[in-house]
Amino acid sequence: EAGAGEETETFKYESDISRLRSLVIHSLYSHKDVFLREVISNANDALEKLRLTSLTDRDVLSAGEPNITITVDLDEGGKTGKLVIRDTGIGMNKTELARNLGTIARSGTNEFLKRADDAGGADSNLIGQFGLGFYSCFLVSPVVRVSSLPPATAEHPDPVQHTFVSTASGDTFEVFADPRGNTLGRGTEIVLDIGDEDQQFLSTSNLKALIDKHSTFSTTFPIYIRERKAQTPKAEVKDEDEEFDDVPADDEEDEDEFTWVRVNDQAPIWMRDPKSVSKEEYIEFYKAVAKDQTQEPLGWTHFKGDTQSGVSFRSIMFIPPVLEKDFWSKITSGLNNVRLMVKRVFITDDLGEQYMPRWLSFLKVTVDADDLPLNVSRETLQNSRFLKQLQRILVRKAIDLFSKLAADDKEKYKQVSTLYGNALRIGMMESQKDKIKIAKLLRFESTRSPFTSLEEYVENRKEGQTQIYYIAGVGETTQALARSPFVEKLKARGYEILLLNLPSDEPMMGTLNNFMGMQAQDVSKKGLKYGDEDEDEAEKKELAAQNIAYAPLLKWLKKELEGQVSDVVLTNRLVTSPCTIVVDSMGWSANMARLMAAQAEAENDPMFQLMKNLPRVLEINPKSPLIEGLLEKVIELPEGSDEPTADELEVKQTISVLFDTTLVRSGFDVPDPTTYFERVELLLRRSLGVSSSAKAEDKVKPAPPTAASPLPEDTEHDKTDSFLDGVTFGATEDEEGEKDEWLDWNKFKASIDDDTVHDEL
Ligand SMILES: Nc1ncnc2c1ncn2[C@@H]1O[C@H](COP(=O)(O)OP(=O)(O)OP(=O)(O)O)[C@@H](O)[C@H]1O
Repeated sequence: EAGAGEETETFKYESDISRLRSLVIHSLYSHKDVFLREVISNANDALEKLRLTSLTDRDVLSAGEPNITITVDLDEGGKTGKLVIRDTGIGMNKTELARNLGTIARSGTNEFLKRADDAGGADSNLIGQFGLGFYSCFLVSPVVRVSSLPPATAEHPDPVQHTFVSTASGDTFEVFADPRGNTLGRGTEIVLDIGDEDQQFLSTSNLKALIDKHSTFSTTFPIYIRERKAQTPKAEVKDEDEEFDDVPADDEEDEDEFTWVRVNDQAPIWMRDPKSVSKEEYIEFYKAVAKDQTQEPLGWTHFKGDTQSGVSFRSIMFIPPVLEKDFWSKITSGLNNVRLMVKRVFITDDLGEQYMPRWLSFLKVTVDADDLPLNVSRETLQNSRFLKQLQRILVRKAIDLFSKLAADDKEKYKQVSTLYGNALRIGMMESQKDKIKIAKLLRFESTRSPFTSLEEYVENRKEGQTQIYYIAGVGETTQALARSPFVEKLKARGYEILLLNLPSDEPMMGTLNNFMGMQAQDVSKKGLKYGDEDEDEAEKKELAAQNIAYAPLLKWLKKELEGQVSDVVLTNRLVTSPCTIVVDSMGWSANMARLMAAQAEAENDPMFQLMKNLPRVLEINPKSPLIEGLLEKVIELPEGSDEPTADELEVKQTISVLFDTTLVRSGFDVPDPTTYFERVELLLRRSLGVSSSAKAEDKVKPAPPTAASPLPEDTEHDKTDSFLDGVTFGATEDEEGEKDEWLDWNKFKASIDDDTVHDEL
């Protein structure tokens, strides 16, 4: 690298950087103190990088203890001065200074600018989410100087200290070889000019309080602050001297008056006894690990444990209050939410793809293990028994944490359910071992309660009831589900029905074949039992009698609907509806068929075709006046005539409309909506006494001739296009760019292949 003789190089900021700086400066004006947190967090990162490098190259550590130091140098008058934050971390060479501090390297920044533009400005909330690090220095200093020196390595044995200088408003910055030479030994120094309006950042006691509040958790490296020693007689003499303008010029003499005080001298929070840690401390710690100052966690657990392989560890686990943006799409690439430390030293937050099972990958976990060798490579680590055993323990602790929250704080748990309900459902499907435990964590709306659990359902079951009744309809309101013909009799009889409208609900329920001795039953499918059928001899006899009486209608319907349903039967599951369509217990409900059809590759899948075409049965309600009327009409029809009579045609039309309407009401698609509507229109005409052949007046104004001139430029168009940019709902995407919810067909199919559903098949 070039040395002292080298010229100052002036760089132009990327235009977005200028925007970013001014946005940060303007929107954080009342939260100036964030700069300290950001600078310390960067220093910590630099020290961690150094430590990682030192695992393969011990020499990089030669220039002294890894630490962070803070120095205040007051100007004459004591109201203004310089605040210097120094770390002995990995440092930056000239190129890195220019690149890291002068360009947008972070993917989040563009997104941030876009969101800030959309919102008409950034608020501290938004900034909290993105953490706009280094630029916050300009909040307190009109000029920022960063000097940096990377450690000497075999490759670069003689690094040169460089300095970056920028003003808050200019659109250029300079980088040059530091004229002072290599003063740092190693690392980075940030010098801020603090004006008298920001005096509080020159007071060491105030700085200590700020670090205490925001940064004690962000770093385990020691932070020292330089403090003036308690006043000694010598110092008093000095003060007198100052009256004669004898400002000490000699640094060494000056240093005598000061001492370094460690700021973060408390043991890190996870090493402490949970009883000694306050709620506020946990919340502050969460903010530090989540790098988000604006939100509080929904819950946490703090525990210590030993793995079977004999490694003891301590851990704190948090449930975040928000689901990370893109959570469901990021989930496959790993979220770096488990921070592993060994004896207080950060090792890695990359434990490999899906270290935590994906349904728990949102948890923010800190683990500090006691006896792992410090220099384990990531590969060895990932295969270690410790990590495998630890994973099992973390999953168990997470389930305990959810259970405890559910028991202790219902309101909080409602938030958890809303936010993580889908994740828990996936967990239940994917985890054989913890299936029942996770099932107990799920909450549902039911016809009895807006927020209930399966355990409560079981408690409230009726005598003889062995099935957990549910109806599923993705995206439908629970009110609509509660009005479905499938639930009317159960509801009328006083049974509780779960009303499910999440995409994961139906596949999840499909795997629940034994919950505390009860079995989940889709009320739109065959197989529903009340449990008191045996007692109801009278009802059975009545149905047998009705079967004889209704035989002509059943025969007619079977012939008429051949190919569309596999059977037509009388039912007692309905109260007021005339009929309904039911699928076999192993077939898909209308809800599931819709979900599956939304999977791009489903149509070509033989499994899909098989499931989709499983028999549907039309069930008719003998007590419905409409069905009674239909029976009478059918009986009155003359038998065996070749040409269908007008009456016969009318019955055929009525049946056709009734059937299609039932399809719709039962949640299926009508195969030919146009014909369906034509038939409905015929019926309407008849009821109004309008001729069935009368035509609408069909004079139509023709379109004008083909346009000759081109269209004006359409500037609005781009905007609407960009509306969907960055919006992702999940992993799959079909050709039109429509994104489906995350339900993964292959996964689901695999789940069908396993024992649970096979039982039924
Ligand atoms: N003290 C430092 N030592 C070494 N490199 C640093 C230091 N401070 C900043 N950098 C470099 O400058 C880059 C930009 O810093 P900045 O604080 O703006 O963003 P960040 O730390 O990457 O992101 P965020 O603040 O959102 O976590 C850092 O990624 C790092 O490479």
